[in-house]
Amino acid sequence: MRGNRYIQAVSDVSFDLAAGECLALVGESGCGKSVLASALLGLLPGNAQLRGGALLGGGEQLHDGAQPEPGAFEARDAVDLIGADERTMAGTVRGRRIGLIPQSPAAHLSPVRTVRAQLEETVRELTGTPRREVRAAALAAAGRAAFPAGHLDHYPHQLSGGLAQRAATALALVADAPLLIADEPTTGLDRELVEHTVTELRRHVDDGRALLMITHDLAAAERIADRVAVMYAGRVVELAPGRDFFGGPGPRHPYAHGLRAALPERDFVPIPGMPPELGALPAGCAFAPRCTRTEEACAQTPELVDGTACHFPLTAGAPAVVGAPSTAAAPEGDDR
Ligand SMILES: Nc1ncnc2c1ncn2[C@@H]1O[C@H](COP(=O)(O)OP(=O)(O)OP(=O)(O)O)[C@@H](O)[C@H]1O
Ligand code: NI
Repeated sequence: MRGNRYIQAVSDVSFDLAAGECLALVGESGCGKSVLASALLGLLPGNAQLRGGALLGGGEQLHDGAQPEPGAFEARDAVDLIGADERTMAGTVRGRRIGLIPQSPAAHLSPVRTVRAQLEETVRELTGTPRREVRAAALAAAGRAAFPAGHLDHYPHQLSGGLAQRAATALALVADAPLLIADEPTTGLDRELVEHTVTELRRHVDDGRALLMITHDLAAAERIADRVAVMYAGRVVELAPGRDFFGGPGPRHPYAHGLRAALPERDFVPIPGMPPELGALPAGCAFAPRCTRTEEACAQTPELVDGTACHFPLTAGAPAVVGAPSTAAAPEGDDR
């Protein structure tokens, strides 16, 4: 930030993701979802500071929060995404081991080449497709993302937002990378196309690959996710199996609860207030100013324990918590 100030866009995030599993990462605009994705891909701006580790591959398949055996990540093909150099990331990780459906597809497509040219190059570079079959393979890749063949010879500036989204999805699916990070992959798509994309992404998972799906679309998350992680102000506040989150017990963090309750098919009531500015976070639990359950203990930052970072998590069957907060109002001067 200006004046040599730093903000912590993502803090203390920890999760695992197995082959054949989809983790949906949800949360309001600005909570740190895309920064987390960029960190995993080595795509943060050069002045960003990173601490921690993110190990890709090398471990055995883990299920439901099982901890890796000591040494499991020392296998030869394991790579620490946070520590890896640019050569490793560019040469062996991006595109090959991690596919990305970027949040702003138009910004990621080359403006001076047609969609067909970009697809064909990606097929050539990332798959062993023989030369004479590249054209057909690129066409097939477009089809997977429902990108119409008639638009393949267009340049990115000639595409609508939805078409650019589908072009980016087609490019990301080409390599069948073991991990796919999809950052808002259904933005700008009509309902049938959302269905199509969700089905195609779920196929990626059912074929034994992993998917980190970043989305505002809780309905899409419900259809596709095995587990759900909810972020608030840079932290994961809830990490729960999809069936618990969307089904019976429901979310246990008051924020996650409010997010689900805001769905049209549920209460259709938004959480009052606004998320805090990351440069001016309240001490302790960042959600406390908007929460109806705030008490003294909330002045301390709660750790993620048992899937919930809250001092007073909801228990199954608890009454709704949406409504005007009982304590302080949302921070002023927030225009988002
Ligand atoms: N290069 C940067 N310099 C300073 N702040 C940044 C930078 N990149 C991101 N941020 C800030 O980090 C926070 C998290 O941004 P991020 O893009 O990850 O949010 P998000 O959860 O993906 O939101 P959205 O749903 O709108 O995409 C925001 O407050 C943003 O302003
Ligand atoms: Ni984002």
